[in-house]
Amino acid sequence: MENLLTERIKDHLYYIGVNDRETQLFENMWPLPDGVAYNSFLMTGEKNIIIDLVKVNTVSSYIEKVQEILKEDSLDYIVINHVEPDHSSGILNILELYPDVKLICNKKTVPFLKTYYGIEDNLIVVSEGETLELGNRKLTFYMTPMVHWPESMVTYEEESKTLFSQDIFGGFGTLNGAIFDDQVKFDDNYYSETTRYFINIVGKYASQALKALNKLKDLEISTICPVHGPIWRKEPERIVKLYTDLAQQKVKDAVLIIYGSMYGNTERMAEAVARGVAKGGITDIRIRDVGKTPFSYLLAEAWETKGIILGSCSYNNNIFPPMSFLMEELKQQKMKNNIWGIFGSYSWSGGALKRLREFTEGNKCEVLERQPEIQGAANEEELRELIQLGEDMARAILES
Ligand SMILES: Cc1cc2nc3c(=O)[nH]c(=O)nc-3n(C[C@H](O)[C@H](O)[C@H](O)COP(=O)(O)O)c2cc1C
Repeated sequence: MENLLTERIKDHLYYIGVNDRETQLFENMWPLPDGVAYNSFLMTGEKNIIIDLVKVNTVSSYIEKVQEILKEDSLDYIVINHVEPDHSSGILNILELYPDVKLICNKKTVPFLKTYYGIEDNLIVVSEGETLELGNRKLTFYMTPMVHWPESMVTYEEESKTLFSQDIFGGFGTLNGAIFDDQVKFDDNYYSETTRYFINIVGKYASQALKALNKLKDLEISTICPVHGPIWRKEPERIVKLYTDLAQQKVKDAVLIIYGSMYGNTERMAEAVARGVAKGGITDIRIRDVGKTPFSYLLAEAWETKGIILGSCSYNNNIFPPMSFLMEELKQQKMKNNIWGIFGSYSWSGGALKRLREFTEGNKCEVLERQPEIQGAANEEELRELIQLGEDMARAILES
């Protein structure tokens, strides 16, 4: 009978993932305007094997899908590539239905299964490069530590040349009827949600991501099954290239000015800086208000932009709190390819520019020397200096 809920990927392999349009913030932080898919896969044969599970809030529709394929058959194995709860928190519901199922994982996964779910039995522990023969299927496991949890690994089925890549090659956005790369308009509907996913979730582990990508590069891959976003069967090399470019933090000759302002004076300064950038010949300039733009988007834009200028007002002898939070997050991103500019505003004791200086001194990038600090509203001479800051940035980018 035709499958109504699930999709066949290959003869022996089914897509049994689910869409989550209910969760508004991924990890309760990152906006999900287009939702997110939790992809899961079921391999049938002499043994039935699930690869990666789903988040508990979607588990009832997930179970329907598992049962559509298995009917009265047993489930023999579940491969746990990554224990983050969006791929594992449905596990107790599945164990209720299939209490004898064996869980395949690596040694770093073992304590996680115990502490999250009290699971200690029926575990098969695999190590780097190990191949398991499960009935007529052969699976090989490769460790990808810190992409983006310590226990993360990927699973490869040589016969069908399918890579189950867990979070690697994933992106935000539900799968709306179509699940394959050749069925969707990736550039229009998934590109920016995939880059934001990488930068927000994997970005701070970019060097580990590059190591993982390097390890996987010799595998012959016809299909990539990540746990979020489309399944890559037509052009898997495309998502590999996108992830490689992102992991290398390729930046464009553009400038991002992020300001923190309560009453508009610092915003006016940001406008002057932007005029200088434009005069200097840069055509891609964006100005963002740190108080209004979710930091998820600011981090994503910063990752891909060579010139970043932060400007903030002072607040209680310190910096405007949303800017302080953004700096903390930016520090964690360990970005290497940017040029930074800073400016501050104050009324009495200051505070903002000092914090901005501490931030730029702590990272390894180039920092522009001109760092205006302006009391109250910028006067004519100060506006000129802000414009010069923008021109300095344009010059530094074009000469780099
Ligand atoms: C709640 C609050 C706290 C402030 N704390 C400081 C401060 O500690 N030191 C200082 O020099 N200015 C302080 N200011 C003044 C602002 O930094 C200053 O007015 C600045 O020009 C505001 O820029 P804006 O118009 O872009 O908001 C404070 C202002 C407010 C409203």
